[in-house]
Amino acid sequence: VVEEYNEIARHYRIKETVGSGGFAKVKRAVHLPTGETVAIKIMDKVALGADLPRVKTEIEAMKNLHHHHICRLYQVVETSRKIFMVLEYCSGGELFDYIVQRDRLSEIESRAFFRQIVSAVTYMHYLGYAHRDLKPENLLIDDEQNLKLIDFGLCAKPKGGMSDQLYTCCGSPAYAAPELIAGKSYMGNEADLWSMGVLLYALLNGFLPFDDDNIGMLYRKIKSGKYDTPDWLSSESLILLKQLLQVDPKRRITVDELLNHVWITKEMGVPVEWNSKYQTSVLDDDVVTEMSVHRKVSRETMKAELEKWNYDYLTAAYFLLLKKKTSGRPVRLQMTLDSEP
Ligand SMILES: O=C(Nc1ccc2c(c1)CCNCC2)c1ccc(-c2cn[nH]c2)cc1OCc1ccccc1
Repeated sequence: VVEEYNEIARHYRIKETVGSGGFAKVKRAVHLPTGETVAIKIMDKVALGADLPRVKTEIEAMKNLHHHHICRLYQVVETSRKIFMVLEYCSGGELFDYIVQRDRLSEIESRAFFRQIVSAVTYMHYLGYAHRDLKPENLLIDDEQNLKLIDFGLCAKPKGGMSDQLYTCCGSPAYAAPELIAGKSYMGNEADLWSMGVLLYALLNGFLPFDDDNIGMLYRKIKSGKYDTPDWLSSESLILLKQLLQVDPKRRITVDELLNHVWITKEMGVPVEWNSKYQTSVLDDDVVTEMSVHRKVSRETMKAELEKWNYDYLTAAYFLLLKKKTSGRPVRLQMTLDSEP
């Protein structure tokens, strides 16, 4: 099994396991050339079985999604038996656990988190992607209380824009829109808005709007669109929930209406900024300089190599050096990078 880890072990010091889910294990690791901490998601291709295409979908989507509220993919290493995804480290764990530990969040804290979710989902929709599995388990918290959206294995990038998509995947029923569970064709972005309504309800209440151990009963509750309204909910919260949890997708609020909704802007004064803070079209000069000097190649050669975006050790070194620069740390590579062939 050692040879499976060689490629990864060359640039990373692998540390403890921080979590293990269905077919993946997540370990903390240190990127040796920059000293940055990352998370490495390790999957066994045999164990993945029929789920392998879902991982490929996730990797292709993450290569195109560069946003400060979407978990960053730095590098992908595939060996004969394993797939390693080097990802942004999110030491705060899942939003799900954060809510459970606090019972429920205040309206102010819910608003701070929900604005970040709106930012990430609007960005995805503008790029033509629907997430299709929005839930608190798929929102991680980094060490600065920022939310990072994960799990793009079910996301859809319909060819003709947000065209109809038949519901082919097993998202999480409690968050699924009525039109999804009715098996009708549906619009990915409209279904995401419903899931965001369920998410907002979970933030504000600490439990789900539609819940039942019996799947048939759960579906009936979702299709009814009826949910409890505890007395701690403000009237503005109730209005927004009503607009998101609209059974008829054509009457449901749209992301454009959401960006400057009165509840969203309350006490914040400004609408949600959904554009990415990351600049990926132009390579950063300082980082290119450090890498070309370190690799003893010209800047042009290094730029040409980086613009292939192979998600190899060069892509990882670039993103992690850039992260160091934006957080004010020196843009320096240690000697190990040039042990490359
Ligand atoms: O960095 C990640 N997780 C993570 C790292 C450190 C710590 C925690 C969590 C919380 C548990 N206490 C130790 C601190 C981390 C990064 C990316 C991804 C990821 C990106 N696409 N897919 C997965 C998953 C991650 O994890 C999953 C997880 C692990 C433990 C619990 C809750 C969640």
